[in-house]
Amino acid sequence: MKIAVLPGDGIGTEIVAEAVKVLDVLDLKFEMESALVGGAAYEAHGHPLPESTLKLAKEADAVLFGAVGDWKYDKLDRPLRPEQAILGLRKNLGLFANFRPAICYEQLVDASSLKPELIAGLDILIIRELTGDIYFGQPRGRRIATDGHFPGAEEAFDTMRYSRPEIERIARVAFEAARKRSKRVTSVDKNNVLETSQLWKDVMLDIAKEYPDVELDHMLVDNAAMQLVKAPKKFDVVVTGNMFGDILSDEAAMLTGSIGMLPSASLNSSNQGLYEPSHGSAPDIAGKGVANPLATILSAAMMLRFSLNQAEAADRIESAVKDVLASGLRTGDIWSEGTKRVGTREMGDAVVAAITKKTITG
Ligand SMILES: NC(=O)c1ccc[n+]([C@@H]2O[C@H](COP(=O)([O-])OP(=O)(O)OC[C@H]3O[C@@H](n4cnc5c(N)ncnc54)[C@H](O)[C@@H]3O)[C@@H](O)[C@H]2O)c1
Ligand SMILES: CC(C)[C@H](C(=O)O)[C@@H](O)C(=O)O
Ligand SMILES: [Mg+2]
Repeated sequence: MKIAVLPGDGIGTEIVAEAVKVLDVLDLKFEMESALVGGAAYEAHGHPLPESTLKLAKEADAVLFGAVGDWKYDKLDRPLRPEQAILGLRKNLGLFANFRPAICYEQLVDASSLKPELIAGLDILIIRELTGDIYFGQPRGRRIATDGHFPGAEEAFDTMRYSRPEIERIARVAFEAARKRSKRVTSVDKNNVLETSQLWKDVMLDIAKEYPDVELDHMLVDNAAMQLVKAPKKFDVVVTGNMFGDILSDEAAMLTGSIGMLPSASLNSSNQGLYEPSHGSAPDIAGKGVANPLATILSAAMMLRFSLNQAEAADRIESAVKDVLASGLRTGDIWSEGTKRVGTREMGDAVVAAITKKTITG
């Protein structure tokens, strides 16, 4: 088994180092190989996703990814921007199904600004389509008016696009996931305005016929954004497109206490996967040693479960994370009165210690 380790930029390097430490202590038989990606790869090789990095990711059984990006690259041509690396990996590896579980650990109920009764026991699964939509639709671009066809001096455009097969396969992923949970799926779209969303809803209804045991409802995305903070526990599995899923998952992260708690798994049809926290490279706190590594550590647990057939090891990581939170250790983003503030490395060390202690005591 081989894991490609792509730390990337900003806090990416700090949090991935902690996840690697946790994987190392499990004493499992796999090889890890690192490569540059994002801004770091651009600096070294002139491209955010060098051929060698893509090759490593393709050949590996799983990819552990940190984050890419920095404001300093905002003026680069689009193909050279660090974020193109993660989009390129998703597209090239066919990672169409993105799982973003938003779980509020009981120890973190106080870390949220929402009322405890709204989030205590929260466990929802956002399933985001990851290789279609306005992210990849063509044509897209920017043009300067020369012939008076449009009133401004400039125009920019992106194309929101979905095909039936793309929606069918993510719908099946959502219904299958719901079968293992509460048997409820909420499909989120904007069909009152968008053609892509009307197709999305039509296809969801068609595929629902294959799953008579699962209940499907539909919600417009603006309402979903509101209901997520009003009554989040009414949701179970949420399935939505690439753009809406990006936004709703950051919102859902705040129901768990912090974006630093939201892991993710991006899978293709052969269960090869890329595992990354849902957050970005956080340039505002990069290099300070304060980032929360738990989303990345929990992503590594998802990797063990989904791509590496090591469910027991995944359980050990997740239970160690709960033990560490129960012991009162908190990075700044989840800190609350009466808990102990620690840095990125101390948090990683604490998870390692919790795993080793359990191994010793059985
Ligand atoms: N998959 C990815 O690689 C990915 C995801 C999102 C954003 N980005 C990129 O990251 C850069 C910064 O974007 P942004 O600031 O909008 O989003 P961000 O997620 O990096 O940060 C948003 C806020 O959350 C905080 N935060 C994020 N992760 C944290 C953690 N683990 N612990 C504590 N606090 C944390 C940050 O300090 C910041 O205040 C941009 O270049 C963006 O494109 C990359
Ligand atoms: C960095 C960016 C391309 C990415 C996305 O929009 O998918 C990020 O926000 C995410 O949520 O993984
Ligand atoms: Mg995002």
